[in-house]
Amino acid sequence: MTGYDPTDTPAEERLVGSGADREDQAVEVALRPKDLGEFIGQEKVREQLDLVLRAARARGATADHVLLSGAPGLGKTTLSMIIAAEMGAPIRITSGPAIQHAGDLAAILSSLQEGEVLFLDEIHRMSRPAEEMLYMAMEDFRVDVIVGKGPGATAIPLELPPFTLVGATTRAGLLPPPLRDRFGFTAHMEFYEPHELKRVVHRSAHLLDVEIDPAGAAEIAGRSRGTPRIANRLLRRVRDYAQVKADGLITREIAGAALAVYEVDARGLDRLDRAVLEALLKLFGGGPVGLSTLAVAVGEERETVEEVAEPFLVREGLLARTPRGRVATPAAWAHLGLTAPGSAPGGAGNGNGQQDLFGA
Ligand SMILES: Nc1ncnc2c1ncn2[C@@H]1O[C@H](COP(=O)(O)OP(=O)(O)OP(=O)(O)O)[C@@H](O)[C@H]1O
Repeated sequence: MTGYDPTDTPAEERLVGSGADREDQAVEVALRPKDLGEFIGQEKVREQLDLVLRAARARGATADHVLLSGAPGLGKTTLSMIIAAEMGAPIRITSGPAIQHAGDLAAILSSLQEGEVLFLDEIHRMSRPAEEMLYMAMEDFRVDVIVGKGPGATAIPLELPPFTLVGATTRAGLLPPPLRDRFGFTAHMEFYEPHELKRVVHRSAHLLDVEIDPAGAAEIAGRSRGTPRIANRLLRRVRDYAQVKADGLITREIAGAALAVYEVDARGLDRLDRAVLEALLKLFGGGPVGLSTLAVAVGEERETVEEVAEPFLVREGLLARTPRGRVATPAAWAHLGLTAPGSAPGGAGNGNGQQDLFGA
């Protein structure tokens, strides 16, 4: 079997999970780049945003609404704070799930100051009535507040000061077109290259007063799944190890040894990722195998395998989702140091005829 005990680490608390935990939130405040110059990578987005903000400043106007899309931990919140800082404006932070009624949104919008930046995280999760109120607010800086109920209800128009909405979403495709179209500038944040993450690690190490050499930073960067938040989190765990087991300096060896303790491998896969791959290779000969069968084999929920492990495995080219089921790529065999079985059709263990026992 795979040796993975799912009760050990809840999926959302994984060291390589890209959501923010409580410790992250505290440290992230200290590590956030404060202006566009400090923001590493995302060259195109930075260049375009710089133009948008400079032009608005030169006109003495409020910046256009901005939509940022991309995976968690890539810097959307950071960028929204930078937009406010560059515009010399205050920022209000809220999220789609926090705005369930149009009245919640009306209360926020009506208390904004002129030029203020409103950061709306997970904008795709707002309720429909709030979304519709937002259309008008974004376009005309006006909302209709409904007073009363039923036939006696009246709409009272309320003028708003000009503001900049910065919407963030992990799934731009989920936004209704009328909402998407009201953003003057839309940017998609890509995963970071290892050399960019290396700069993130160096910068954070400096701010946290941690000693690290270039090879140590490269080692952490290479295991960070293209995500600055993960790079910062791995850096903190490696720092702990370097303090306890060595003299505090992070070298390649120290980083490697520390991350081995936390079971984050050279490519950034953790135990769950490897358990999925191992099951796919060792139990099902590389697939195709149905998602449900694979999930049962690793003792996890279907959703956990599909939403937590697979996106990274697919992105890394280790696993493919096909109409017939999950299939391991040659890179997956190589990564686990296993040899792919010969191509003999129907041969024992090649798994090509595997059925999904529980339906895909
Ligand atoms: N380009 C960057 N340069 C340096 N550090 C960065 C960069 N992008 C993000 N970070 C760091 O990564 C951490 C996570 O960033 P942030 O909270 O902005 O991500 P996010 O995309 O808003 O994530 P989520 O959608 O999960 O809230 C922060 O500590 C920030 O300091």
